[in-house]
Amino acid sequence: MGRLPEGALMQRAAHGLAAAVADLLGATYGARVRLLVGPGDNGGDALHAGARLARRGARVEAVLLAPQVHAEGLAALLAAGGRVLEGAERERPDVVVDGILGIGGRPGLREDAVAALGAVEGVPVVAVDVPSGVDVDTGRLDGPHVRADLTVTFGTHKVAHLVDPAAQACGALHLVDLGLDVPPAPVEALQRDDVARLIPVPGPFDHKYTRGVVGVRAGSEQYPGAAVLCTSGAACGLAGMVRYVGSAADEVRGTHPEVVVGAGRVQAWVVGSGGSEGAGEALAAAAEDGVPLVVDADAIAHVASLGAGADVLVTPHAGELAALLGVDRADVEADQLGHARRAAADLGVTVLLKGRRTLCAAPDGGVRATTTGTPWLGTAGAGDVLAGLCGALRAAGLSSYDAGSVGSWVHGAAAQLASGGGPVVAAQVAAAVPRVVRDVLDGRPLS
Ligand SMILES: NC(=O)C1=CN([C@@H]2O[C@H](COP(=O)(O)OP(=O)(O)OC[C@H]3O[C@@H](n4cnc5c(N)ncnc54)[C@H](O)[C@@H]3O)[C@@H](O)[C@H]2O)[C@@H](O)CC1
Ligand SMILES: Nc1ncnc2c1ncn2[C@@H]1O[C@H](COP(=O)(O)OP(=O)(O)O)[C@@H](O)[C@H]1O
Repeated sequence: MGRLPEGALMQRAAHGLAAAVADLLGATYGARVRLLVGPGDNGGDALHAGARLARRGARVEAVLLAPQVHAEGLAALLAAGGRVLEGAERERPDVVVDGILGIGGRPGLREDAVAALGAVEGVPVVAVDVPSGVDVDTGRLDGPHVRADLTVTFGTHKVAHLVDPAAQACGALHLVDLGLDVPPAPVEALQRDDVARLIPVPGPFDHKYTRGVVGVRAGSEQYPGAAVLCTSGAACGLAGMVRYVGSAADEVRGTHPEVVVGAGRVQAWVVGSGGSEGAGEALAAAAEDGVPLVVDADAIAHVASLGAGADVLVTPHAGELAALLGVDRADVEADQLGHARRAAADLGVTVLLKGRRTLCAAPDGGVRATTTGTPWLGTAGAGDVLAGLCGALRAAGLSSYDAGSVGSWVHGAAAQLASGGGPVVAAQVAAAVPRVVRDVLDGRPLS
């Protein structure tokens, strides 16, 4: 679509914003709406939306947090019967609209903004475009910021919507389509249709070897269970066959009779889950085959020993990535995008940084964020299942970037399905993977 005049764009944004606020309120007539208005267009969006809500009978009041605010927006609000709040107001609003800072805002908030937010603590907040004060382009939180219940954004998702810790400050996300062409995003989020397109589906003449064999070198005397769980992820049916090499052969065979025990030809190896002290050796043995590697848990510490040119997907949690980079875990958690990108670029590998919002960072700078999942997935062995699943996708022919991001999307969706809002254990997540794949391919709701 062609270019639209600035004013028309703002009206579209205000329309979407007002509709989202009205939805949240349930009934607009008589509802009390407080706008926190900063100096820019973000404040203009809030003022125009406020004018629309006032015309629908809401009592709209604006707190002006800048000497100059969007003049047209303010005029529209006043003409619609809204008012500007001077001084303290005792009556609490039903909803707060955060129009303090938009995508051009610097991280942090000024004192007057912090005080205005403090006065409405506990009231639901709808953020315009992004919660004010978050770092829009990195997902970091440096200083005071808004914690929104709902963020209404326009055109396309921004980094802060997808990357923690900022993503968590957004609350629920609502995207208003402005009908514009949008440039490629620095961080993408795979949608269900993308996953359906990327999942490897066997053709009529495929057999187990053409579909790909995934090898698993995992487990130890200490952690035989990790070998079983990693194999469960690999044995999700997305590759033609699973091989297992390691000390937990009996446990693996007992749970998965279809798994072939012993070395042999594979299209990708998964190494390290529960590998303990033997993980370095297991990685070296796997690397001899020259096939793509998925490197998890205890093998991650040895990834630098792989020669340049090895095709590697590493799957660390924040603690493992911190150890790999020689920084504190808290630093990784505070800047997940920066550390995932840095590790991918410095080591020349694809990095799947696991967390609430798992990130898949390729050495060429591409990043995908996973939007499926549930906090119930934070359970022992869930990462082992994910490593196996990514290995199956890698063996079936996906690139490391696609295998990591699709694997993580499917893993999160399987956790949601298995959880249904309640607790899950890792084996249940693995067991739900085939159902997720079926539903995604069929285009039906996850069941
Ligand atoms: N069933 C199994 O066999 C399982 C095996 N696992 C394997 O266990 C190995 C170690 O994995 P981890 O990533 O857990 O690494 P660690 O067990 O080394 O734990 C990482 C860090 O978490 C902190 N920590 C540990 N226990 C804690 C506690 N109770 N409270 C607060 N902080 C605590 C410590 O600071 C520790 O350094 C990996 O090889 C992994 O694959 C896990 O996947 C869990 C399941
Ligand atoms: N709060 C959370 N919300 C969503 N997913 C989570 C959360 N915490 C952990 N996870 C997911 O659970 C899995 C845990 O993996 P990992 O830390 O390797 O555990 P383990 O080593 O026990 O298998 C990862 O896929 C991670 O993304």
